[in-house]
Amino acid sequence: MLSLSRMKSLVSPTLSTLAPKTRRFSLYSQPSRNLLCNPNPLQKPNFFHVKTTMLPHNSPMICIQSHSLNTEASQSPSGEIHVIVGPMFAGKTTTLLRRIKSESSNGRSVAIIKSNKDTRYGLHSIVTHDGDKFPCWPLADLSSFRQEFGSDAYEKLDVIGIDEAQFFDDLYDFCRNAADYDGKIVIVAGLDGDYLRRRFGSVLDIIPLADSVTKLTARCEICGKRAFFTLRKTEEMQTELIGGADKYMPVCRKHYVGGQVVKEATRIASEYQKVQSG
Ligand SMILES: Nc1ncnc2c1ncn2[C@@H]1O[C@H](COP(=O)(O)OP(=O)(O)O)[C@@H](O)[C@H]1O
Ligand SMILES: Cc1cn([C@H]2C[C@H](O)[C@@H](COP(=O)(O)O)O2)c(=O)[nH]c1=O
Ligand SMILES: [Zn+2]
Repeated sequence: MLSLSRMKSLVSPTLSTLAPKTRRFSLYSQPSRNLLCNPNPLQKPNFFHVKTTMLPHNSPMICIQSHSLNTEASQSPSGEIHVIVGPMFAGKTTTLLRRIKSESSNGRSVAIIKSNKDTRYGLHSIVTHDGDKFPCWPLADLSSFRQEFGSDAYEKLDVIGIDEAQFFDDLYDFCRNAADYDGKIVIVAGLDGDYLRRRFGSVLDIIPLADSVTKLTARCEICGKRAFFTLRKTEEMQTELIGGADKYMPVCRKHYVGGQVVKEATRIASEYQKVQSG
């Protein structure tokens, strides 16, 4: 077992400047006994890979490999996670773009990822509802980013923007690894809720990882007050439905509730008509 003092020395090492690129920790475990051999407990580990191999007689050998990248990020882990949520048309993409452009003009290396499910304005750009554009990486999942972007380029990257975060199932792991272990500043924009005001994808799951959370509001399309919710104007029921002002509108609480009542009444009326006519 890892003792508390050993754990502290791993988590908060006191000196670590000349660490080799990779170190091996071997843990030979018998069913009832664990023994950890750490060759250098003062070394600053960046992240661990744990591999378990079954030896003859059913005793597992656990190998913990600590990767210590001698990069700027590993010497002072300065990762951050900033989350921007709100309904559609609230300015999430606009805010993400503003922050990314400002980081870029301060000399930082930046990249934006968006879901490849949204092909509305062409795959390789993110575009705000006002038409502002920026090149981006359209991906099915975030875990493919490092490979698509190139490992060397990834190491040099300072800031990663993620738009339409609700569409990425691996959002939590990606953000945690990028900020905690790779020292990246991650700026995430996405819908906190879907058209039924249920949690959307993994966006809410990353709140506990975040340095900051910003909830933006739009203007209610009916009364002009602050809008917290997105009303779907069509009858379609699936959670994921790509679209803009043709399918959705931002609304305040009163007009969200009113809108849902109208939709439900319309649905019942059309069901009734179908039954009557056939
Ligand atoms: N109902 C609407 N239809 C089209 N554009 C709108 C509507 N309401 C607001 N907008 C515009 O959308 C802009 C925000 O766009 P964007 O940053 O893409 O929002 P989000 O990413 O939150 O959907 C607002 O500044 C406003 O000019
Ligand atoms: C509410 C809601 C939205 N969507 C889709 C619609 C758009 O393609 C995006 C949101 O884009 P924006 O940048 O926030 O304007 O999400 C969906 O699939 N399901 C929903 O319930
Ligand atoms: Zn309203």
